[in-house]
Amino acid sequence: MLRATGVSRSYGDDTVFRDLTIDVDAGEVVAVIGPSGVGKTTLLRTLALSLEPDEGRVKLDGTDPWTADEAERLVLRRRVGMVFQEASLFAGTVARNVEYGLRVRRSWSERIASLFRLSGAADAVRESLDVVGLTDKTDQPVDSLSGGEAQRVSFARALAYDPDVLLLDEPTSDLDPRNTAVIEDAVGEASDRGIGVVVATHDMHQAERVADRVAVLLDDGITEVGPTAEIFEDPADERTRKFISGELVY
Ligand SMILES: Nc1ncnc2c1ncn2[C@@H]1O[C@H](COP(=O)(O)OP(=O)(O)OP(=O)(O)O)[C@@H](O)[C@H]1O
Repeated sequence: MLRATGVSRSYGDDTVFRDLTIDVDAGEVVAVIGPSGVGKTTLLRTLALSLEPDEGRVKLDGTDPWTADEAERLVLRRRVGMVFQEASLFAGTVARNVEYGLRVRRSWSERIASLFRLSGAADAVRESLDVVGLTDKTDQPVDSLSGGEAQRVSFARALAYDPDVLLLDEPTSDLDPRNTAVIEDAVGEASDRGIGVVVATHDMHQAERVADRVAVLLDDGITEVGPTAEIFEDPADERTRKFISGELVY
């Protein structure tokens, strides 16, 4: 469904990755693992169709946003949701924050139509808060939430508008085991709904728990991508093996 083929990206003279290929299908969970600073966020922003690759192509259902006109690119972008490492919520209640995702992601015609079916929006807000176990906080101001709860609200906001693809950038890096488990269960729920999920994480155990396939990003590209068990138990690439066994320290 979402596919990047042969993509390269640099910042000035610094190449982040070169000739990288990755895809995610509907309902599939792909983990991107790699050390800090290797380019996981840059890759996710490329997949979010917000960062244009220097070379190569990114396509959503066969359409390249970078050769499409701006209006079409916006429509494609709306189908991809991203949850950042740090929850970026605005002052207001939990419900307002989750609902905001629904409003900004809709086209004008959908927004006008939605004025007549506000109950649909309320259902989407409730359902996505239910997925992250926060229905009891619906009317609470977000500045009264813990860091873990705030991150769960961010996830719910992205889930509420039912994207085709959900990109998660280190979604649990600062969270305790309980909040981590809630987010990991929510990843499973998103995939059950047919959403393709890409999770960037430096936590290999998390990748093992949630992913159908794992892509290993080392140095300036993906050394290996394959089914999770295969990557962890029998990697084909020597660098992957060293990284996974902890022999290769970054
Ligand atoms: N806007 C930018 N301008 C210049 N360099 C950048 C920019 N964004 C990222 N970089 C550099 O690109 C490289 C990859 O960064 P990126 O944030 O994609 O890595 P990461 O794997 O997500 O790291 P982390 O796990 O620590 O968040 C780093 O060396 C970073 O300093």
